[in-house]
Amino acid sequence: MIMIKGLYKSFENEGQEVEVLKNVNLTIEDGDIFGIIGPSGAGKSTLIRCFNLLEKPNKGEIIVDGVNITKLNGKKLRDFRKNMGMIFQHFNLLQNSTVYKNIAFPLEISGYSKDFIEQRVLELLDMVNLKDKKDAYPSMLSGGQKQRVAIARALALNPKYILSDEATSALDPLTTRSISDLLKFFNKKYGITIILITHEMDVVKEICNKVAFINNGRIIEWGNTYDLLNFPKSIEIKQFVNENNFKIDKEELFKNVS
Ligand SMILES: Nc1ncnc2c1ncn2[C@@H]1O[C@H](COP(=O)(O)OP(=O)(O)OP(=O)(O)O)[C@@H](O)[C@H]1O
Repeated sequence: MIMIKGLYKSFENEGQEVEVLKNVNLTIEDGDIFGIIGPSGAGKSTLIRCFNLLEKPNKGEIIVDGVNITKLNGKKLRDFRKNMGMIFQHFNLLQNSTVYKNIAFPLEISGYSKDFIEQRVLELLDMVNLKDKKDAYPSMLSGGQKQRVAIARALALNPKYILSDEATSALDPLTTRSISDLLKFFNKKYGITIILITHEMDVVKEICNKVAFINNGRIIEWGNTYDLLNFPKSIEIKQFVNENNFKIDKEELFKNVS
C-alpha cells in the first residue's frame, strides 16, 4: 500500500519558485490499477515521479508498505526502486542494445549470474510474447513491440509496483488496447499494483479500478472510477469528463474491470 500525505513539490523557474504539487493526499491499495488524469501541466508526471523519488518532494510523506521513502538514499533507495518498475511514453530503450540486452540490463546491474539472467529474460520474453525478437534492435520494432520490451524490462526484478507515465500515448488505438490488456493481465495474474497516467479515456475505462483527478497541482477528487467519472462532485471534473468524453456505462466498466 502507498500512502501519500501532505505532499508538496516546487521547481525553480527563472529564479522563481513554482509550486507544482500542493498538499497531495492519496492512498493506493495493493492490487489497484490507479489512474491519474487531469489537464496538461496539472502535475501528473511530477506526482508519479515522486513515487520512486525521481523527483524529491519538498514536503510531505510517501509511505510505501510502511516505509517513508522520502528518507531513503544510497543503497536503501536503490533497493527500494527495484520494487517499482517504470514505463514511459517514449519507451526509453537502449537503442544500441538488442531486446535481450535491454531486458537483461536491470538484472545485470543488480549482479545476477549469467545463467539466472538468461533464464529470466527468456521467461519475460515469453510473457510479453516477443521470443522471436530476442536479437532485434529497438529500431526494428513497432511501437507496441517497443513498449512490450519496456514492460518486460520493468518486470525483470519482479516489482510489486509498476509506474506508467503515458505508456500508450504514442500508440494507435488497437496497440493501446493490447498494451493496456497486458498491464491488466499482469495486475490480475501477479497482483502487481499499477499507477498510471493517461489522457485516454479508454484506458481508464478498461483497466483502472480507481482514479484521481488532479488540476493545478491539487487532487480535486479521487475514488472508484465509476463514481468519480459519472458522479463527480466538482465542476472541474464535470467539465473535463464532458470535454474528454470520459463518461462511462456501468455495464461497460464492470465488464472490463471485474
Ligand atoms: N524539472 C522541472 N523544472 C521546472 N518546471 C517543471 C519541471 N518539471 C515540471 N515542471 C513544471 O511543472 C508543471 C507540471 O508539469 P507535469 O509534467 O508534472 O504536468 P503533467 O500534468 O504531467 O502535464 P502533461 O499532461 O502535459 O504531461 C508544469 O508547469 C511544468 O512546466
